[in-house]
Amino acid sequence: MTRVIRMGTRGSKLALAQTGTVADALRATGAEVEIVQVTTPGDQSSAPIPTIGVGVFTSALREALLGNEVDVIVHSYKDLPTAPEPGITLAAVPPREDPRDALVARDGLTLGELLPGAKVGTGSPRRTAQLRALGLGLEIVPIRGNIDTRMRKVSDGELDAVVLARAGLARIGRAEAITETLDPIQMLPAPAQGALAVECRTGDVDLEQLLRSTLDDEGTRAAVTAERALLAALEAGCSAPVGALAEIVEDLDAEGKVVERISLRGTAAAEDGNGAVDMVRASALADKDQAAQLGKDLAAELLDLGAGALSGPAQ
Ligand SMILES: NCc1[nH]cc(CCC(=O)O)c1CC(=O)O
Repeated sequence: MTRVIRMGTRGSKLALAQTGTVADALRATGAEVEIVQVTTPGDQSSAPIPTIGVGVFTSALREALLGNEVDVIVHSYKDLPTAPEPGITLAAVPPREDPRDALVARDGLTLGELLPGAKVGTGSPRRTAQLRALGLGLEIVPIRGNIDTRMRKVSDGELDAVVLARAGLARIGRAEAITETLDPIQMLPAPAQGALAVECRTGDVDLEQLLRSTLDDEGTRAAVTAERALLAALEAGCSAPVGALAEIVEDLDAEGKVVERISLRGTAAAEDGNGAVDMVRASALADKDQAAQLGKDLAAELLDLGAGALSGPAQ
């Protein structure tokens, strides 16, 4: 008897696209896959994310998984709380999309071409803090809603620009609207941005094995492990102003042999002494099997630089 794999997903365009990619990869192995839509409180509320909590998009999906209504769920990895969920296993982390943030501005404008007072929409405290730190005099306007809703505020003329994840735009086929991809030196993405997390029930071993062998990418897993370890050590949720980007890079070992290592950059909000919010930044390099320790160490360095004081979800 062949088993039908039930995949639970939210109904948003992004969620359907992400689940669809994983479904296609599974079908290519000969598996039979069925898509089941699950509605989450996050889809029904238009309140700012920091007030409704980081797990708002993920907990209903996880309940459906634990309740045996579905067998596999796919999350935007950056939306997952850092604490592991009992009974649920992270079966696979597929190859990551471009993790960078992107500007979608009117008239093809780039960040540097926006004038002081220009209205830039974002609901993310991380993007807000980093935009402010650039000192461009931009007016940051809090917004929410799905990707299309946010982009419409630019085409309607209500905003001059919005900042969104490049990966989300690419997944729903709107990457052509991007007017500038932001350099991580100016704008570090959210930890795990652009990556997916594929979960199944703990103990569903055959399925876990199929998901891992079909989808998992070792380099992405190492990078995301470092970024999330940094986030966890700063005890901040996804809405807190913390940015991190890990990359697998080539380096030379003591004998001059080329080895792969992991490079991590991080940023977090700190108080500048006058009560204003500032961003502190740090970077470090480690062996690829030291990803979690690298994240912890870099978090400690950011804390030494004054990070943390303001990095609660209420920011
Ligand atoms: N918090 C919303 C969210 N969760 C995942 C993505 C995009 C895809 C990704 O970052 O992996 C987005 C939209 C955005 O930040 O622009």
